[in-house]
Amino acid sequence: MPSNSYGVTDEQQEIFDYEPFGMVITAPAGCGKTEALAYRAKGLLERYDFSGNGRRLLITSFTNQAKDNINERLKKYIGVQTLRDHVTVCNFHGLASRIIKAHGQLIGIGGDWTLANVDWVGRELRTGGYTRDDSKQAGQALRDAKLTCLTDDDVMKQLESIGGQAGEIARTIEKKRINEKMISYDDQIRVALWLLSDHRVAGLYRNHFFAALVDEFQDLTPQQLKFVQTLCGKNITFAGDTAQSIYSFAGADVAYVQQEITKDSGRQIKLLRSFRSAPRILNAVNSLSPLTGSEHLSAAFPNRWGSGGVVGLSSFDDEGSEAAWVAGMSKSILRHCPHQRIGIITRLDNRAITLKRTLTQNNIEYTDWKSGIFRPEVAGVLSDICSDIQARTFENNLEALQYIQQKAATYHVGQIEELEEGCGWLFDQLFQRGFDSSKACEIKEKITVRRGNETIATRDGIHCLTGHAGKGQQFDWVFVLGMEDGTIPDFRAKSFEEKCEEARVLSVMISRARIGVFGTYTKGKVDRWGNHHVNTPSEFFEYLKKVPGLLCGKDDIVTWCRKADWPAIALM
Ligand SMILES: Nc1ncnc2c1ncn2[C@@H]1O[C@H](COP(=O)(O)OP(=O)(O)OP(=O)(O)O)[C@@H](O)[C@H]1O
Repeated sequence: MPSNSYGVTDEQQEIFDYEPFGMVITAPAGCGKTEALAYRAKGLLERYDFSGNGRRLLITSFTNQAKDNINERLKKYIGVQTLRDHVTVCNFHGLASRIIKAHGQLIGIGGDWTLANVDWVGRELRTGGYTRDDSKQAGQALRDAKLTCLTDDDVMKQLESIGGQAGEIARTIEKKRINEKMISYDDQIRVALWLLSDHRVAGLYRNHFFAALVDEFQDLTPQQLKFVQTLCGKNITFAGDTAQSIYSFAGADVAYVQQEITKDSGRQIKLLRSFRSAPRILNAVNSLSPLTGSEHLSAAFPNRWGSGGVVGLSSFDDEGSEAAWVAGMSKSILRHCPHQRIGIITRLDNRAITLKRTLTQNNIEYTDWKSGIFRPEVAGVLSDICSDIQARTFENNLEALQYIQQKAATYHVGQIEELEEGCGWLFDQLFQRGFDSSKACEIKEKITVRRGNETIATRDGIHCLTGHAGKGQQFDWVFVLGMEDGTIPDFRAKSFEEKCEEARVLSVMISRARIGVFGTYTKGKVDRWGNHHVNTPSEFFEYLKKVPGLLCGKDDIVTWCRKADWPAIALM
């Protein structure tokens, strides 16, 4: 049973009880998919006869934050010991990199190859001096080839069919990668699948995992789907929501994936009532459904939210006054409700620069999801490496990366996957600073250490993140910053389908909130050359304006806050 006062729903119980391993769970935001997956894990583990066979349940996630999220729930249902003994929670790249390390020799990938959790191709494109268009096309060509081919030869053959400068650039980068013996982030799943095409390797993993649970199926690329199906066949429970598909730019293909998984699954279950959000927030999410395609959401317990939660929109002259207001409001909410969580969410990281500066200047503590947030032991290793780097110079990117990885390998930490990702993060930070080792101190300051047993999913206070990083997460309050045309929808979204994906990003941001959402936009901005630009509010305002009870303007929002029953809100 979920450890909440409401108990499990009939649908969640059915998900727990369903004995065959394959099933599909669909539900809009906050309706308890992830909770149901964790509960199903308990059911599967209780029924499975391990009898010393050492087999495990595989649970995949996309990010570390999502991993924390599912881990927290699993601990609640099955306890830490069973989690450790019988479950592997892992992101796709982490799993792929384990397979490559264990079996890479079979295709000539030995210990002298560098396996990097970094976007090698992106970096080569940015530093190669290519035009923006050529670089964009070459990046796309490489991405397409690596999402569809298996072997290096096939990748090269596909690139050879691409004419012009873009084809030339793509081939140069791919040849360089092979010469430098590099398996970069975007090669990992392809190479793992290449290895798994050997039936001996595939057999080992099929024997190791008896079933899998896959959350957020709408974000899978066909390649990721093939990967998990190769590992677990039809023994997979998928959970997801097509109205939250926001990764098509990275190759996710929701229509294909949905068709494939429903074809094979024995049972499909839909959840339709939100446990997470107050009715007013659900009204805001529903208002976007003509664009997102979401089913109508209603609150599972409409009476538990006092006056029904709050949704407000407000404009500001510029980013400075917007940031000052959001910082003040956040501080005031936390004064009333010190243990609640506030997510300040932007479409892209750079829209939060002024806000983060304002929080820092006012000594308001916040967790920056762009910084590295690591368990103490991993943070310690990365800090040591930063101190060490300060006294070094690197000939090239590869040397810096290899140095970081070799240094990290001399430490014995339990969280190997987190340390590997930490090395990738450190390399990225150095890259952004042009490999200037004298800036290592600055990087060290960006390493955030987790307090005690907390994870990003449980940490109180203010969090700054993007809509994409916020996937699957939950906050008591959400500020959606920068609701201007060009910011959300992003200026690159031109077609109707691209605009719909932007609306889904906005819907994901809003639906992270439990109690209140405040959207802000600025009337103007000054660019880095000092020119003043007039902003227009996001075109999605047309939909949000229809939300019943919407508060318009900061005066209305402040009045609401003055009258609110904060002692009751603090207990929600
Ligand atoms: N039966 C239930 N009773 C009460 N609360 C529940 C129940 N099931 C789930 N919840 C709570 O509802 C919230 C949302 O659940 P969950 O995160 O599983 O939804 P989700 O469908 O995965 O959302 P999203 O798609 O936005 O990630 C969580 O706080 C969870 O603990």
